[in-house]
Amino acid sequence: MPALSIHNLEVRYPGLDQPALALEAFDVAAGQALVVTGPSGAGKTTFLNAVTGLDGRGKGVVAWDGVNLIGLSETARDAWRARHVGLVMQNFHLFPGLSVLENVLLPQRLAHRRLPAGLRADALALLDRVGLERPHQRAGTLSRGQMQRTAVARALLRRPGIVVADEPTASLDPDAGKAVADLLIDLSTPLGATLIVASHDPVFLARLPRVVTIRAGRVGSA
Ligand SMILES: Nc1ncnc2c1ncn2[C@@H]1O[C@H](COP(=O)(O)OP(=O)(O)OP(=O)(O)O)[C@@H](O)[C@H]1O
Repeated sequence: MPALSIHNLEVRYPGLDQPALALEAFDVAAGQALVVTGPSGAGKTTFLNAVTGLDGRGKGVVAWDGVNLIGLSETARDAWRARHVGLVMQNFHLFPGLSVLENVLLPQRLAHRRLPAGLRADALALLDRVGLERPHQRAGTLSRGQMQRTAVARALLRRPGIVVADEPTASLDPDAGKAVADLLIDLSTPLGATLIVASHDPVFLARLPRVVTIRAGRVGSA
């Protein structure tokens, strides 16, 4: 599983005097699970965007097993992310007109001309595991908790080495949020994945072994 090593990272946005993120040295061991927390505007999303290569604008080193995302083109970052990262976002990013199963398979349909053998069966098994009993239901008709379960299944289908989630339970009611948080941890752990979650959710804060607090773009341990 990939380990993360950040050195002298600075991310600036136009119009801000101070960097939105400034990290001299920050490491995540292979297979470690951590929650990133901190006040609104502190830089949590900026951090996740840097470590997933969604945003390559920073200066410095954001290296996963020696691959510095900052030095890569957007196309190369996209390809690296598709291979290594399972992403879960606050607002699900599902296609409402597609079925649950098709949403889970869509990234693989886009990445391969033919769906790799066994993937459909894997997706169905994963949907069963996350408690979605109607794989052919249109995603637009799901409850919000079910939508996020679908997104979790989509993120984990290819057994990524890195799982990153940005406020995955923030738009869910407490019961649905707890179920999603538990699922994300319970399904990532057996993969041995390096897990990074930005959240204030007490489930993540209680269950993940490392808590990192970002304040005004700087990191400390809570
Ligand atoms: N594209 C951008 N252009 C200009 N400023 C930005 C941009 N994106 C983020 N910022 C600013 O950078 C700072 C950090 O933003 P970021 O979204 O990383 O915070 P956050 O901790 O994720 O906040 P929240 O918890 O509210 O989502 C904020 O001051 C924000 O206004």
